[in-house]
Amino acid sequence: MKRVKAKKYLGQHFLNDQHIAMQIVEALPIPPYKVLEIGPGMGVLTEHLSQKNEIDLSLVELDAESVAYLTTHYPQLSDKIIAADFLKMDLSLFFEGEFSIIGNFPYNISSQIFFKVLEHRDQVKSVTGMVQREVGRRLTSGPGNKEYGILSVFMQAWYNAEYLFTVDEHVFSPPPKVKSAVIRFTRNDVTDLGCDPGLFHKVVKTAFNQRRKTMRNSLKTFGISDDSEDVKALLQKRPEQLGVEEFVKLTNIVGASM
Ligand SMILES: C[S@@+](CC[C@H](N)C(=O)[O-])C[C@H]1O[C@@H](n2cnc3c(N)ncnc32)[C@H](O)[C@@H]1O
Repeated sequence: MKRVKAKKYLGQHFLNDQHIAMQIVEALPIPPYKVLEIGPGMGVLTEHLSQKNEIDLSLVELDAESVAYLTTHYPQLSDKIIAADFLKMDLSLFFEGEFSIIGNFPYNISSQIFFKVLEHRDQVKSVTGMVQREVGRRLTSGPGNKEYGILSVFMQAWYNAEYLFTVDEHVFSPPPKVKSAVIRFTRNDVTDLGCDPGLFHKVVKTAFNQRRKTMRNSLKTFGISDDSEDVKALLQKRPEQLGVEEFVKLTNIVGASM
């Protein structure tokens, strides 16, 4: 069967390097044994995943041509190939209990994939895969880093983040314009952040939407009444200087002032 013709609008850049594919699959933390691969394309990761007998593998692929290719090459997986848009999939319908995600993700929707993971964090135990290098840095960097932002705080509130390695453009066909990164998130033990999660989201978003401002200025609209030394010190900082715990503290301060 012919190779799939790469479609730009689907973020298709096919990995040609078997060694890198194997490294990504080996980075997958198991258990859990249920694994969902997002965007298998022509199956460069699927090939290695399907050799792991302990894994119950499902694939979700939006491109009909790739689905046809996979069905021909992996007939044993044909009832595990979901021809769908991952972003629109009802995960609780497909998977009972916990599972892990793996993939060389379509770069045009990688942030949306991680926002969906956060929504389903009770089910998603880990995420291993490739994203644009800048996104990889952003998602895994900590406070004090210029790449640190909203999604870094949200992901790191619930997952341990690791930047595993950088991947060059030339191992893809067609090559993307930028380098890529393999990252891994493993859910931590936190079940309760220690503050209202909705308000936490609001505080983090408000802060990073005005990232040059101190917290005192960006959180003005919330009318913080606490003036203790502790709180003053927190409010003098800029969002990129604050870790998850400090955002939790701020959220509780905001909550108490409302
Ligand atoms: C960067 S390519 C990776 C392909 C293959 N895994 C590889 O490494 O060569 C991204 C893949 O995601 C698929 N894709 C794009 N948007 C998708 C979506 N919303 N849901 C599921 N798959 C999607 C593309 O068709 C493509 O096969």
